[in-house]
Order: sequence, then C-alpha cells, then structure tokens
Amino acid sequence: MSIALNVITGFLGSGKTTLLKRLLHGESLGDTALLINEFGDVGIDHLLMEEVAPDTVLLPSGCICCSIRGELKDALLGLLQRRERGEIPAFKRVILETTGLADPAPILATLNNDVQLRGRFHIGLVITLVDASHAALQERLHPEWLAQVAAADRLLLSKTDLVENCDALREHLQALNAGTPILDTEDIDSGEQLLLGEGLRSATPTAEVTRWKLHQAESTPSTHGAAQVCCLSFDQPLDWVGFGVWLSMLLRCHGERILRVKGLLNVNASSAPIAIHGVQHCLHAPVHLPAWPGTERQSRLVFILRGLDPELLRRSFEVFSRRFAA
Ligand SMILES: Nc1nc2c(ncn2[C@@H]2O[C@H](COP(=O)(O)OP(=O)(O)OP(=O)(O)O)[C@@H](O)[C@H]2O)c(=O)[nH]1
Repeated sequence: MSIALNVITGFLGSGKTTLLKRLLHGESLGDTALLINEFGDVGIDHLLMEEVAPDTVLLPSGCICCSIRGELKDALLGLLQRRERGEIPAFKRVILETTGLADPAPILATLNNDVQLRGRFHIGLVITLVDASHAALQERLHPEWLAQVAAADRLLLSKTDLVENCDALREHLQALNAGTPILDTEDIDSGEQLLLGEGLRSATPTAEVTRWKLHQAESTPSTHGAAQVCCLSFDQPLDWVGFGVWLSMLLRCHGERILRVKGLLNVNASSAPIAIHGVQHCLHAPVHLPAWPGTERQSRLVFILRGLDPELLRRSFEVFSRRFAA
C-alpha cells in the first residue's frame, strides 16, 4: 500500500523542530518515519533508544527518525529497504521536515514524477508553520514564505506568545489560502492533531474537501500582498479529458506562477465529483469522492497566483469550457 509523505515546512526559525521535538516526547507519532534535514538540530539524543542503522534511530514512541544526507528519493527508498529487511518497524506514514528556505513544490514534484517512488509513496499533507512575530517581514522579503503558505493544507501559527494580537495575520492567511485550517502550534499536542484527518488520500477525503470551503470562495479575484486569488466556476458538467488537457497545459506554461490550485469538478455524467489539487507544476493524483459534499453541483476551482493576471486565467477557462462542456 502506498505510504503518505507529509511535509512540514515553514520559514527559517519558525519553530518546526521545536514542535516536532515536543511531539516526539509523546506516543502519538508511533507508526511514523520522520525524515529530518539536519539531524543534529532536533536534539533528540536524550530520547534516543536504539540506533538501528547509520543515521536512523528508533524513538520510545516507535517513531523512526532518519537524517537526510543525500537525496529525498534515496532516503525514502532506503527506509523501505530497511523495513523489508526487518531493521526498522513497519511505519504507515512519513513526515519530512524541510529546511526553512525550501519551496515545497520541488519536493512534491520528486514524489509525483519519480517512477520508483510513485505507487510506493503519495503526497499527504503540507503543513506550514508561520512565525507570527516575523510573518509580515518574511512575506515582504522572502518569496519562499508565500510559496509555503500557498502550498499548505494546514497552517500552524507559532510564536503567538510574542505577539499581542494575531487576528489580522489569521485573516490574511485565510484570505490567501482560503479554507485551510489555521491552528496554533501551542495547541498541538499529538500527531493526530498535527495531521488532522490526514488529507485527501485518507479514508475520509470528503472531510478534507469540505475543509476547503470552496462554496464560500469569492468569484471576483482579490489581491493579498504579492498574491492574487482567483475562483472559477462552471455550472454544466465538464469533459474530464478536455479539462485535464487544459489544466496540464496551464500548469506546464505557467506552473511557477500558479502557487496553488484546489477544485471540485462535476465531470461527465458522474454522480459524484472529482477533487483535484496541486502546487505549481505539480498536480496531485485526482481523487474520486464517494458523493458530493453538499447540495451544489457546480465545478469550482480556486487558484493562488503570483504574477499571473487572473483575467487571463478566466478567459482561458471560458474558451476551454465552451469547447469542452460534456
Ligand atoms: N517564543 C517562542 N519561541 C519559539 C516558539 N517556537 C519556537 N521558538 C523558538 O524559536 C527558535 C527557532 O525554533 P526552531 O524550532 O529551531 O525553528 P525551525 O523552524 O526548526 O528552524 P530552522 O530549522 O532553522 O528553519 C528557537 O529558539 C525556539 O525555541 C514559540 O512558539 N514561541
């Protein structure tokens, strides 16, 4: 069975290691393999029970902790090999902590595009930490900040203790990446809270799509800092193949300017919708939902753009939808 790779990202010093370290004390990250870029940073030595292979330790919680010295691909395949040889316990998910300057898109693309990884691993959740005390500055100075926020399936606010009021920041994040749950790191005490339902490829994909709140998305484009948020909708059923061609071409031509897309599609004569989402050039595998989450049957897409005119996107979709309505 394919294993979910969940990515924890967030700008330098946003508190990723602090959060993981706290969670590693508990039991809730059992069944998890944790991949960390800089092993020493985590300071888990005092938690260390057993060294099971070079760069890999088994923690009291049952979590396997592994440093990445080489490529992500090698680390993931290495975990599988060690598991097969019985050197480490079976794990049902992987959590990867990225470096603070990482744009999550290439990591997700590695998983999607590599033939050896595809089928063995799939993209789970992208969890982005936002340092409440430095968010405004980081957003202004570092393009990675916006890429990380746009890619997020969960947003976690850290350092709220250093800020008097986070309401404006929460509002800004909600406007940028609508529907994404925003939690405070200090309220996260377990792996279950961190992963909150485990995303679109979990046993409850409809719950995840309901979190997207697509029905509430505004149809007029809006600007938030360097990002434009654009919502497209279509009443008639869409032709799935035609739509796939349109979206693939769009991402191929403008992927680096499409920081995120999420959508629920009414396709052909199907009685249930297809959920899609992607980050830049990387489109995750579409998921057929068992039923519509509500009474609406409209296809809806939300894009977070940077440097791409929402009007161009709208016109392109209109041309497509006239040609490819099922
Ligand atoms: N006041 C306060 N400090 C925090 C909080 N979370 C983390 N810190 C501090 O922020 C600093 C950076 O935290 P890390 O957990 O190392 O951050 P990181 O995201 O792992 O950092 P990089 O790996 O360098 O990107 C440390 O000194 C932490 O103690 C928080 O919620 N409140």
